Amino acid sequence: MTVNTQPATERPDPRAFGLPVVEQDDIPAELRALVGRVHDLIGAVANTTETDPRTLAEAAAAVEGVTERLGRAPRRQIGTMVRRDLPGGASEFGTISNIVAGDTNPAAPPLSLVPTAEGVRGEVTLDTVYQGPPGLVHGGWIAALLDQAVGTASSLATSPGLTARLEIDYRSPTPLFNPLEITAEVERTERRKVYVNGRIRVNGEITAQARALMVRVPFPE
Ligand SMILES: CCCCCCCCCCCC(=O)SCCNC(=O)CCNC(=O)[C@H](O)C(C)(C)COP(=O)(O)OP(=O)(O)OC[C@H]1O[C@@H](n2cnc3c(N)ncnc32)[C@H](O)[C@@H]1OP(=O)(O)O
Repeated sequence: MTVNTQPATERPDPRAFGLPVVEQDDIPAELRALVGRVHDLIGAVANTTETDPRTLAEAAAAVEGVTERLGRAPRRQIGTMVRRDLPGGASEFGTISNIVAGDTNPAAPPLSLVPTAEGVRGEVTLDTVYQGPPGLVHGGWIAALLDQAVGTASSLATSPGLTARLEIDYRSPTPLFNPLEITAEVERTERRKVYVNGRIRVNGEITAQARALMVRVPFPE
């Protein structure tokens, strides 16, 4: 069984599905800054020990005001994609508000994955926003990070698909506030099925690993 690697030039364009595409370089720096500040806000709210009712009420009103102001502009179309340039001249498409890796999602860590000779690799450090057990990354988020990694590895090596099956082995606790190294690579393909492996390492030790089946989406001719 072989991996059917498609050159970047033959990759399907989401516009064929009626999905709008934003160039990554066209995302305003000010929007990126706003996403970062709201990301920080999520952490501040999740962890504040402030109890003064007036301070809390003022903060809520300020956030509500900003939300109302931003809400005056039309919302992005659901499914809006972003095109990113990859090292080596290739490019990839991702959902712009993807919860794991979206450029404009303040709730995303975000995880940035780059192609390697084997598959993909990324590094991310998670804070208490992603906490499950005390001091540890939530198991669902471990699965989410690995889902993103296996999906991206599959997409780049073949073509975009959906996760049909995802099996996670949680081998040891994955700590917060430590760099997580996330890697994934395609093992083999069978028709539309792409079998992918991934893992998270902390200080070189595997804390979680994934076996996934991605099913490639059939694209219009
Ligand atoms: C531009 C966009 C960018 C997209 C950018 C991508 C980045 C993604 C990163 C995040 C990934 C996600 O979160 S994805 C979101 C979570 N996943 C989902 O919502 C998927 C929900 N499931 C589905 O929609 C469907 O079940 C599919 C698409 C997976 C498969 O349906 P289908 O297309 O009708 O295909 P189907 O004929 O059933 O199956 C094809 C082959 O796969 C096998 N198969 C199917 N499911 C399974 C299974 N669970 N376990 C074993 N084998 C299975 C079948 O036996 C068959 O094998 P054979 O007969 O060939 O032997």
